[in-house]
Amino acid sequence: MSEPIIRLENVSKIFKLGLLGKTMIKAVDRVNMDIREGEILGILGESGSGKSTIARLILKIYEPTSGRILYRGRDIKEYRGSKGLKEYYRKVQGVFQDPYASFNPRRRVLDVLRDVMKNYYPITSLQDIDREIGLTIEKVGLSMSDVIGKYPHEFSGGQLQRLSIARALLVKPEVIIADEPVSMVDASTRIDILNIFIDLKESEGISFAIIGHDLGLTRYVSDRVVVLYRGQIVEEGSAEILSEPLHPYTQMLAKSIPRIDKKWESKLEYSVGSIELGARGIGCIFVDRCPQAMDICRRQEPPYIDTGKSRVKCWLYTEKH
Ligand SMILES: Nc1ncnc2c1ncn2[C@@H]1O[C@H](COP(=O)(O)OP(=O)(O)OP(=O)(O)O)[C@@H](O)[C@H]1O
Repeated sequence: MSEPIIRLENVSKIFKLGLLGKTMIKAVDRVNMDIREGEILGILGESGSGKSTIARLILKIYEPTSGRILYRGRDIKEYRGSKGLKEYYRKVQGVFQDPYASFNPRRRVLDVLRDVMKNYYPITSLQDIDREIGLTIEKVGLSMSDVIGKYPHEFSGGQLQRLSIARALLVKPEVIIADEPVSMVDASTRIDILNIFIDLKESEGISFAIIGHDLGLTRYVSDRVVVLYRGQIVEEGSAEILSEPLHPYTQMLAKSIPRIDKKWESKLEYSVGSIELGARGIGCIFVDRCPQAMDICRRQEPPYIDTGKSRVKCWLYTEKH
């Protein structure tokens, strides 16, 4: 098994809300997770399950409330100050959901890409910068002539998302964290963009964490997956576990598998999935909605069970119940 590039060790993130900060939301709850060399890890969950918070923690936009995030064994909180952050972002880059929000609307896209190059490779000539940008743009299926002189609004969402992938690639990262990278692009181009990630993994050896709420697309693009429910990983394993899920929650997701051309509307009934601390009992996080709930599920938090195929947080798979 290859070594992880990124490791989350028991990571939690609590947000304090309200005037006095008395309401606490546990957005991420004791997550252990690896992003391994040369893999695409899919992070699957519905709205509010903590996916974006995990992306932001890895990208150092937030700091964990507890636990550690390691990059090749080094705690990422050691990457501090502008120099430390730059060193980290050389290795770990992000791609976000809305490409229009991640480009300055008043700047030509080529100038934004040139700035990235000037920032990371300050002694490179403009000619070499443009050559590198041209090559990188080709990796995402566009060409320099598509880009010259154009502002963000002159591109389709899919084209601009390709260019935000190109921007991330310019620094030659080892890992890209992509937070719902296809949910705002036209349905017909989603697979094309996911194929770019697969190609980059194969040709450049880049590792990816791709966050999504769509089981079909996540299964398509991922080597391994983690399934999140209310901030906790409930099941993880190779992407095949999504075809034969073990956890009752993943089974529910699999039954409501969406059409590839349609944004998935959850049929599950709970409202946005954060939990106010104290509002939850001591048992399984899914117990109130689980069709197979047993007594023990209300009394005791389930352990993670390694079934050989997957790691699943559910009493159904223990001898004990
Ligand atoms: N900055 C914040 N301040 C307070 N609460 C937050 C903050 N960011 C996220 N949360 C809360 O944490 C929980 C997890 O949110 P998060 O955005 O990580 O979920 P998600 O799975 O990415 O959902 P979505 O797909 O809707 O973005 C939610 O209840 C959300 O309201």
